Amino acid sequence: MRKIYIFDTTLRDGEQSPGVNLNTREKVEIAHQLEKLGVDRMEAGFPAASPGDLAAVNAVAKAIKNATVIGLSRSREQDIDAVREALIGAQDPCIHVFLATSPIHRKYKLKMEKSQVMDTARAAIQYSRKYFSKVEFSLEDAGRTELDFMVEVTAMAVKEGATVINIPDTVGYLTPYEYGNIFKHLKENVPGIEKVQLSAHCHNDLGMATANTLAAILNGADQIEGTINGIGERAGNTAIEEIAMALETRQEFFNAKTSLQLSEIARTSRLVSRLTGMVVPGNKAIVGANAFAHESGIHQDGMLKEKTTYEIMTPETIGLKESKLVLGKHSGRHAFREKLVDLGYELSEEEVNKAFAQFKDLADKKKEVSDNDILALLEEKLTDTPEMFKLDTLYVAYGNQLVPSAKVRILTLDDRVLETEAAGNGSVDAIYNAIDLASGEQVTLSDYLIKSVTQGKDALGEVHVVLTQGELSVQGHGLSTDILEASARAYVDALNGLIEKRKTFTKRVDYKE
Ligand SMILES: CC(=O)SCCNC(=O)CCNC(=O)[C@H](O)C(C)(C)COP(=O)(O)OP(=O)(O)OC[C@H]1O[C@@H](n2cnc3c(N)ncnc32)[C@H](O)[C@@H]1OP(=O)(O)O
Ligand SMILES: CC(C)C(=O)C(=O)O
Ligand SMILES: [Mg+2]
Repeated sequence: MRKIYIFDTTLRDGEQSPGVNLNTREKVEIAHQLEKLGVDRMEAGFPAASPGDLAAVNAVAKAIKNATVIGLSRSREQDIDAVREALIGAQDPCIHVFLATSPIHRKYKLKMEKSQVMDTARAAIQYSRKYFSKVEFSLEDAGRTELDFMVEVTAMAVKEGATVINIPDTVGYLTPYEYGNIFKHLKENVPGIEKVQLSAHCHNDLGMATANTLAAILNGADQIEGTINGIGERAGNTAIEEIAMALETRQEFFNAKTSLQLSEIARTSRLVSRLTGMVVPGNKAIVGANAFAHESGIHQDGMLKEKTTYEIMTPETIGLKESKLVLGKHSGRHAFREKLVDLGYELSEEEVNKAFAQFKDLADKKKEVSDNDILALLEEKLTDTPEMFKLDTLYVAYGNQLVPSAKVRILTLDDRVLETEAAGNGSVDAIYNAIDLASGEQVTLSDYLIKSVTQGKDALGEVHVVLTQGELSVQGHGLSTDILEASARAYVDALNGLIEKRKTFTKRVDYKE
């Protein structure tokens, strides 16, 4: 199987992401993790950019023993000299020089004719070769360069002793078919091409960086360049983890592999995200939080029966513990029952069905139902008292210039419908006055406590109340994503408890007498 060399440029092109700035300590920390991941080559920075970057590249160069460390340079002696200085102490140094070759860059940016581009690139490679045995040359914006000129420049670079020639799709313009064909064409038309490695470097402006890189591999690329999490200039670079896992998962198709320690992928992704401050989107391939999470019932059922029904790779391969079954409104009974068992509940079929119905009600209001939500639901269900009163509807009017008022509709065990309205000092007071009117009970609210049992803006709020009536004191609690509804539920729950308690109390008093 063909080996594909991994050139990581998280510390250079990745750092070009707007808003990202890594200091020396952070670059060294990431470099050590990239070494553990097993990248073959790492581009540590652009030493001519600033004294700070030169120092950071030098620190990486000195720290890394098991990968080639690379510094980027324009085709200018002063930049090349900066790379020389930065790579002092490197075990295996390499310089990466580049010059744009496309008509747009030649005309507007460099203001050079083809011949000047050729001469400038030749001089830069020659100067670099004086100091480095490993020289990578990039034809910047190769993707929009005339094929015949690309052949000429590549042939010159081979002749001058470049060891790797990189064909960047700098602006993410090409399709996989076109990009793959460039590699095929260079392989077939550049004299001496077998003496060098050809490298692919893609950007993701049209979302095709991974596909283009894979097309290059299929057409003979020896090395691929990319970043962790796909960070980089504009829409970013090829995500290395995507290439590694594509080659791993579709080995029979690509017949190529990398030397990466795949189990370090998740850790590397987390570190890069933390130090660059670039959050990985949940749906990002391989390393997004949802990449191994399943929410819908049909998928969860499949996963519980046989994981390969919905997973083409295992989370363990990239160093994650396990797939997640996320409970939400699309989940089904199989996953819900599994969660109950996980949480230590053994419920009858009927109890599961009841709890499942409550869970679906909650899931309609919340994006994701957490373990704590389910525990709270179950506890409420298991401590159910017979419901003399059942809160049916609640309406609250509040404004900072208004007297708060509430309307409630309560259903009773003996099929009555009680509808009342009351004002109060605050919304909760108004609700409680309305419930008092409906129930006809004379009670005192002696305690009221509210807390959030889960996290986020749509968290479940739990309200505990204590009601007293003569010698009797009862607690009630209510749960809802809305605190006013939770308050009403807690009050009604306590009233139901009170009625039950009063029955036992009366029996005891009757017995004593
Ligand atoms: C596709 C890529 O990712 S390329 C790498 C991009 N990365 C960076 O640019 C980050 C580091 N860059 C920097 O810190 C600065 O741009 C520096 C220090 C390199 C240069 O700064 P300045 O001297 O102020 O020049 P500035 O960036 O404004 O302009 C770039 C100059 O380099 C020239 N240039 C661009 N690419 C090359 C090249 N490969 N070889 C030689 N000259 C080049 C431009 O034509 C322009 O020249 P001009 O001043 O004669 O018009
Ligand atoms: C410096 C080069 C290789 C680059 O990053 C690009 O062309 O995208
Ligand atoms: Mg780039």
